[in-house]
Amino acid sequence: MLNKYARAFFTRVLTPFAALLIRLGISPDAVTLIGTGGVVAGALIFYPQGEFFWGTVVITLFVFSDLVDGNMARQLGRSSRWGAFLDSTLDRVADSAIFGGLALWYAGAGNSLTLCAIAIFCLASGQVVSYTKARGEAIGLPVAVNGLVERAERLVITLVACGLSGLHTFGVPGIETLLPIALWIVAIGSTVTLGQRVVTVRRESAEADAIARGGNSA
Ligand SMILES: CCCCCCCC/C=C\CCCCCCCC(=O)OC[C@H](COP(=O)(O)O[C@@H]1[C@H](O)[C@H](OP(=O)(O)O)[C@@H](O)[C@H](O)[C@H]1O)OC(=O)CCCCCCC/C=C\CCCCCCCC
Ligand SMILES: Nc1ccn([C@@H]2O[C@H](COP(=O)(O)O)[C@@H](O)[C@H]2O)c(=O)n1
Ligand SMILES: [Mg+2]
Ligand SMILES: [Mg+2]
Repeated sequence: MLNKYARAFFTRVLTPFAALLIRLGISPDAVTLIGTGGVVAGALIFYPQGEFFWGTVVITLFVFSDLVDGNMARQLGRSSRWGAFLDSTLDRVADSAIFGGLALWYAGAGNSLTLCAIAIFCLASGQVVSYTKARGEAIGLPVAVNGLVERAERLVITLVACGLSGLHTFGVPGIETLLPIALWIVAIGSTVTLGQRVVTVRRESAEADAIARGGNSA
């Protein structure tokens, strides 16, 4: 949903910045790599220590590179298969660091094996949700469904909750409960999304196989 409705807005807002980076001679691939590096560093340095506010500030500064790199490639007329591969592959790395950092916190000083398990579930289910689309498309299906909780939703729900939970360090009482709630929402939402995508791929592959069999017997 965010991908559908918020992307146009962010494209408008980020286009001048993307144009500036192009004028400075920076490539889309460099933005993809530096952005991912920043997200990974922010997540793995701050989150395992329970520094949710500053971790989220650092991650937020870098995560928008994922919208800037494609914007730059399009402005340059240089959108490429390699760029699409690099972008999607490094998305998986960034997501692993965010949920891995949260799992490390709960496995250590955060002291909750249940929430550690939920964070790991969010990590794994998010990767599988993305894989369903990539694999379905690789076998020639349209995979005409995005589902309830896409990557943008997973990130926004988690990062908003992390940033707000971090205000606990500054004395805001009770706000840290937002993060566990967000993790449960992402875990359940990702499971529903996985179901939606699997059902769609099952239907599309049955239709494609029926057409192929009909074509062969004719
Ligand atoms: C006092 C308060 C303290 C608060 C501290 C700071 C809080 C900041 C909080 C949040 C900011 C969150 C910003 C997150 C932005 C994420 C943007 C982003 O990177 O989206 C990426 C997404 C996908 O792009 P791609 O096409 O490159 O990716 C494809 C996709 O990932 C597929 O995944 P799948 O869906 O299948 O799982 C893959 O299959 C495919 O491989 C991959 O290529 O881009 C978009 O979706 C575009 C829309 C972005 C919408 C961003 C909305 C940000 C909205 C609100 C931020 C509001 C913050 C308000 C904080 C308020 C707190 C009080
Ligand atoms: N280094 C890159 C990154 C991206 N692309 C192209 O942009 C598409 C993704 O667009 P986003 O707005 O979601 O970033 C991607 O599929 C590529 O076509 C690129 O060429 N090089
Ligand atoms: Mg991108
Ligand atoms: Mg991306």
